[in-house]
Order: sequence, then structure tokens, then C-alpha cells
Amino acid sequence: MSSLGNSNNIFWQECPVGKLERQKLINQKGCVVWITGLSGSGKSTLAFALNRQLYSRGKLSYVLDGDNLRHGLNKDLGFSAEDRTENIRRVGEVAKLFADAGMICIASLISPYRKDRDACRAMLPDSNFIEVFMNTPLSLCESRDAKGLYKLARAGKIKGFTGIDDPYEPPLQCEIELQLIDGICRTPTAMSEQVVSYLEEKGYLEDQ
Ligand SMILES: Nc1ncnc2c1ncn2[C@@H]1O[C@H](COP(=O)(O)OS(=O)(=O)O)[C@@H](OP(=O)(O)O)[C@H]1O
Ligand SMILES: Nc1ncnc2c1ncn2[C@@H]1O[C@H](COP(=O)(O)OP(=O)(O)O)[C@@H](O)[C@H]1O
Repeated sequence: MSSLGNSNNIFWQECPVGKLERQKLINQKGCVVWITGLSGSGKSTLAFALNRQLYSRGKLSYVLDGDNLRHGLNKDLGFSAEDRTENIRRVGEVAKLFADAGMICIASLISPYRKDRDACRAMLPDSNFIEVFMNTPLSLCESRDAKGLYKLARAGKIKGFTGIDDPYEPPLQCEIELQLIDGICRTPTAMSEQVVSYLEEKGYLEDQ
């Protein structure tokens, strides 16, 4: 390829050590676990619980959390539709690199637009994109209000807050949906175990 996007005269350089070799070396299979949901739905909590459980099993994972990435890589982005799309695109590209390195990459971002999540899925070969939908009702997210942002959004002090005056498009089809059972939210550990079981079932935790 000699031209791509805004860069001209660039050529893909094939690395002599491939993904399969890297996976064999670290004995795991690279993939992306993409956690989407409203603010306060429990994305970061699940991401960190999963990170810990995988670590305990000797599997290396790394969390790309929306809040944290906005302190660095994405510090130039706000919350307009365009900026959110660019935010998700960049994190999708980074997650793809982590998965290519052989890591289990856990991305936890609101990622409110379906087309942006689907674009990230399309970046990953061989269905190595596992979308986890935190289907926590807005009323519960708002009652938690861990950062006080819903209160500010309701008071009109934050404009364009997801779920209040900005859209959230739930997945139409996702690999895992985590929701209340009989109106009760399960523990982060229980939710994380469900994700680990899925990874196990699909062979992501098998020795390579
Ligand atoms: N307007 C608005 N809407 C939604 N969220 C807001 C907004 N302003 C600030 N925040 C804080 O930013 C965190 C979400 O960042 P993300 O990068 O995950 O958002 S997005 O995927 O680009 O929509 C989100 O963190 P989480 O609560 O962890 O989801 C909020 O703390
Ligand atoms: N499974 C859960 N059960 C009870 N409380 C939870 C659970 N998951 C998250 N929380 C609490 O909800 C709040 C928001 O969680 P957080 O992981 O920060 O959500 P998000 O990353 O989606 O904004 C935190 O105070 C957290 O302790």
C-alpha cells in the first residue's frame, strides 16, 4: 500500500516475528474485551476485577479505561459526537495493537454509538472482539452517581451527558450482556467470572 488517509508514500512493514509466535511465547491468545455502558454502570469496576482474575490465572491483560485515557492519549478530545467517535477510533486502534501483541486487552469506555463500536469490531480479525454490555438501568447509575456528574447534568451544569441529554445506543448483538437479576446487581467478582467463563469456553485462556 503506498497511500493511506492523509499520509502519502507510506509502506506497510511486515514484522518477522508474528502474532502466533508471540502468543506461544507468553502462552495466551490476544483479544479485545470491550465493555460498553452508561457512566456509573460498572465498566471500570468490572474491567479491574477481570484484570485481577486473569492475573491470578497467570494471564496478562491490560485495561484501557476511558477516563484514564482522557488524561493522556485523548486529552485533546471532549464529548461532542465527533470527539467521542475519534476517542473510540483511537482506543480501538490501540486495543488492536495490544491484542496483536498477544494480550487480553480490556477496554472500558461508554462508547455510546453503535457504529463506532462496530468499527472497532471490524478492525479485529477472527472475531477476537468480545463486546460486553453493562445493561445497568439509568436509574441505578444515577443513584450511584459516584462522581456527582449526573447531579450536575440534571442541573444543566454539564451539557451533553450520556443518558441525560446525549444518546446511548445499546448493542443489538453482543457477546455478553450483564444485567440485574431479579432487580439485584451481582457482585463485580460474579460478573467478572461470567466473562472469564466465556473466554475459557472460547479457548482464549488455553495454552497456545
Ligand atoms: N458529557 C459527558 N458524557 C459522558 N461522560 C462524561 C461527560 N463528561 C465527562 N464525562 C466523564 O467521562 C467519562 C467517559 O469517558 P469515555 O471516554 O468513556 O466516553 S466516550 O466513550 O467517549 O463517550 C465518564 O466516565 P465513566 O463514569 O467511567 O463512564 C465520565 O466520568
Ligand atoms: N457490581 C456492582 N455492584 C455494586 N456496585 C457497583 C458494581 N459495579 C460498580 N459499582 C459501583 O458503582 C459505581 C460506578 O462504578 P464504575 O465502575 O466507576 O462505573 P463506570 O466505569 O461505568 O462509570 C462505583 O461506586 C462502584 O463501586
